[in-house]
Amino acid sequence: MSAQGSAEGVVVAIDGPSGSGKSSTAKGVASARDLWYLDTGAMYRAMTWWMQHHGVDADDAAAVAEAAGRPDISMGTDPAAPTVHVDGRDVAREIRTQQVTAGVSAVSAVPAVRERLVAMQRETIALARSRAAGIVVEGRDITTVVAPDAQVKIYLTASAEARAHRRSGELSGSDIDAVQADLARRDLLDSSRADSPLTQTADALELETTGLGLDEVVAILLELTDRAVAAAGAGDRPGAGKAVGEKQAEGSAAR
Ligand SMILES: Nc1ncnc2c1ncn2[C@@H]1O[C@H](COP(=O)(O)OP(=O)(O)OP(=O)(O)O)[C@@H](O)[C@H]1O
Ligand SMILES: Nc1ccn([C@H]2C[C@H](O)[C@@H](COP(=O)(O)O)O2)c(=O)n1
Repeated sequence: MSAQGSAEGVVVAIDGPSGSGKSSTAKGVASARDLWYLDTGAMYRAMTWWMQHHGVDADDAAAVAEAAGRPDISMGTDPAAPTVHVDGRDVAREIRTQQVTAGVSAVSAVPAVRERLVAMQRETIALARSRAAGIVVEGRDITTVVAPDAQVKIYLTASAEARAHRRSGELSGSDIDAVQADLARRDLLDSSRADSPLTQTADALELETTGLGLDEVVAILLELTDRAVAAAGAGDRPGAGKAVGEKQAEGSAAR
């Protein structure tokens, strides 16, 4: 069944550990159904990049908390070309460096950081819905904290070995054991922090993807999304009937 053009206001929330396929799957679903896409991990990375760029020690929680309100972070939500800007600078590549990856779990554990970014994420979801658009949001606390009322809630997993293999395929010359150790380190930090840890709620569907290709995972989520859209019916979504988002939206989201 195709819901192309009729998925106004649907929210698809995806959580899971590092390398489980959240970003690739979310982009595939959003592109196929003309939905917005929000990579919340990129927002925590952008915050971390700013801290490091301004000499704030990522492990100094008090200093990070004090500076958390300063970076101007702007996310592009087009799944075909998602963008990340900090203070007007395109940081899409810089936020993927090993230095940022090493610091991001510490920065994202600071409550002031989460408070600010969760508020931005909710604003982006509200903006999408006010423009009669649906949105796919992925991260660690989307099903639990950011959008617990999402119509589709997925917890994506894959074995540690599969995730390390997938990741090392992206990093030329990488040592698979080192990649797996880094994923395990981040998973532990992200699932053991006090504030909004990575957890699976009872109402999120666990999708174990170790033996599945990306196309198969996207197909499963498309079916779930289409079912949720059909179940919601046509007339009861906030913002239905308004214009779908222009290329550049106000606030944190650029489409
Ligand atoms: N089902 C799949 N089968 C094979 N490879 C996959 C699958 N899903 C994703 N991949 C690949 O695994 C790698 C990691 O995927 P992706 O970046 O989407 O994961 P992620 O959960 O968003 O990771 P992170 O949380 O670290 O950002 C990518 O190279 C992607 O193409
Ligand atoms: N909703 C989120 C999303 C991400 N984080 C933190 C934890 C991750 O290690 C880091 C980077 O995310 P990735 O780019 O690997 O998806 O950001 C979080 O705390 N909450």
